[in-house]
Amino acid sequence: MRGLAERGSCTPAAPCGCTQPALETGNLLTEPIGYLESCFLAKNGTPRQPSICSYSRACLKIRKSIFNNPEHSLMGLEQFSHVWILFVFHKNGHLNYKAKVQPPRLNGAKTGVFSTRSPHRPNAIGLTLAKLEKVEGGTVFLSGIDMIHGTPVLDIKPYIADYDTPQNLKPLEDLNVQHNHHKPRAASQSDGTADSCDQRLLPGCENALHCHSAEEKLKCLEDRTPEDTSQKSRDGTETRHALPGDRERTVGVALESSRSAGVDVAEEQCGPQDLKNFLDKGTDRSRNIDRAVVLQGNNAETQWASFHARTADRAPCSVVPAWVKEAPAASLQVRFTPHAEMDLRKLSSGDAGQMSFKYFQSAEEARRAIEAVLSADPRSVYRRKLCQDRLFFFTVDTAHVTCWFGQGFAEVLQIKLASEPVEMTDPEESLVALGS
Ligand SMILES: C[S@@+](CC[C@H](N)C(=O)[O-])C[C@H]1O[C@@H](n2cnc3c(N)ncnc32)[C@H](O)[C@@H]1O
Repeated sequence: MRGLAERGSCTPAAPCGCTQPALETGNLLTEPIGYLESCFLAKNGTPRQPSICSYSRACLKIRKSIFNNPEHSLMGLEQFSHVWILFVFHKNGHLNYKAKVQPPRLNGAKTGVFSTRSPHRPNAIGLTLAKLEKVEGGTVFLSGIDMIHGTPVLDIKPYIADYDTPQNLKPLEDLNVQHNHHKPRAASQSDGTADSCDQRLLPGCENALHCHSAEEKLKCLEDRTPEDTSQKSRDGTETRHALPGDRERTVGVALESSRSAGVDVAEEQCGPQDLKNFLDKGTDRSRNIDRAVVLQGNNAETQWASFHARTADRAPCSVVPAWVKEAPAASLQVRFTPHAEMDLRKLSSGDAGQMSFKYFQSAEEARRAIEAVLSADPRSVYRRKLCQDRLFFFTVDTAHVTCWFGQGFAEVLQIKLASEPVEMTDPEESLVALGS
């Protein structure tokens, strides 16, 4: 059998003149399906992950050069609540990449590029899970994005919880035993019903975001109606979805609670009952700690083995190192000076009494988006450590925001109409008016 390394020499030339067919060698010539129109004009202030700001909006118009009838390619997509967006980090500035990078959450420490979501990677490809707001003709409207205006988009794929979230699968040897003994399969195993770590029961958690304490958030989760926990698709079939952000938020609630209790736990991605147990700190703290998956330090393998030994009957759905969730600083309190409040009111009423935002649907949304961006501390590690007293600027939608950071807070000083015109990367495309 010919090895991969040898393959090239005898293969016929591809139409492009290359000696090897592009697909077979992985030298894919990409053509963007469209260029994103985003409320973020520049990298500065753009959320580092989509989960940070649910009000960040964007739209993508499929180019006619890709499909004569772009709307055909989007048929059926409206039945999904979330989509994966694959895109090019076109504003990386250079194609340099390093094997080790310094993600902001590691506060200056290095880790391998493939264990991070750094934009600077061998192929500058990004992956974002966005909420699908609507589909209109050949255009998709998204929210909860972390991409800047003009980003070339390579692909859209529907988010399917059953495919895209790890299932609570038993180790292979357990499955064999089960098979040999013809044991009835537990309802929890990969058949879409609830399991000990089921993440598919949490729609409606958005409200939890606006609650102030962990207890309030839990109440929001508990108050969800049966309608909240299921979604009807257009064809009338009812599906239970794992809303991706909800999972993150759930973990966030759990972490918040455990931190405030002074317990050294990290994260586990579990369902509401686990969350309730987790928050129920007075009753059985040791059990909660036991159930958390903490991979701190370097010896993750040993820790994983020991975790697995303790929890063999309830394998976790996914595990992440603690640094991913534990920001170097707690989230910041965000405040607006009276001057900034006035600016925001002015901007939202526009010159002729018309709202001047393109993406936000109200002044309140704009305020919440600014709060979300700032509370996650968008500064680089360098700025956070060495230029603490410098003003920080970013643009979201038509708002150019000036703020400063102090100990545990960010204060918005000024909000002006952004002067920079919105330019499309693809001249064929025009800005699609956003709105409901
Ligand atoms: C850390 S990356 C994560 C992106 C994606 N969720 C992922 O995991 O691949 C997000 C950051 O990339 C930067 N960014 C967004 N769009 C970009 C683009 N088109 N070119 C270069 N950098 C971009 C912004 O600074 C944003 O905060």
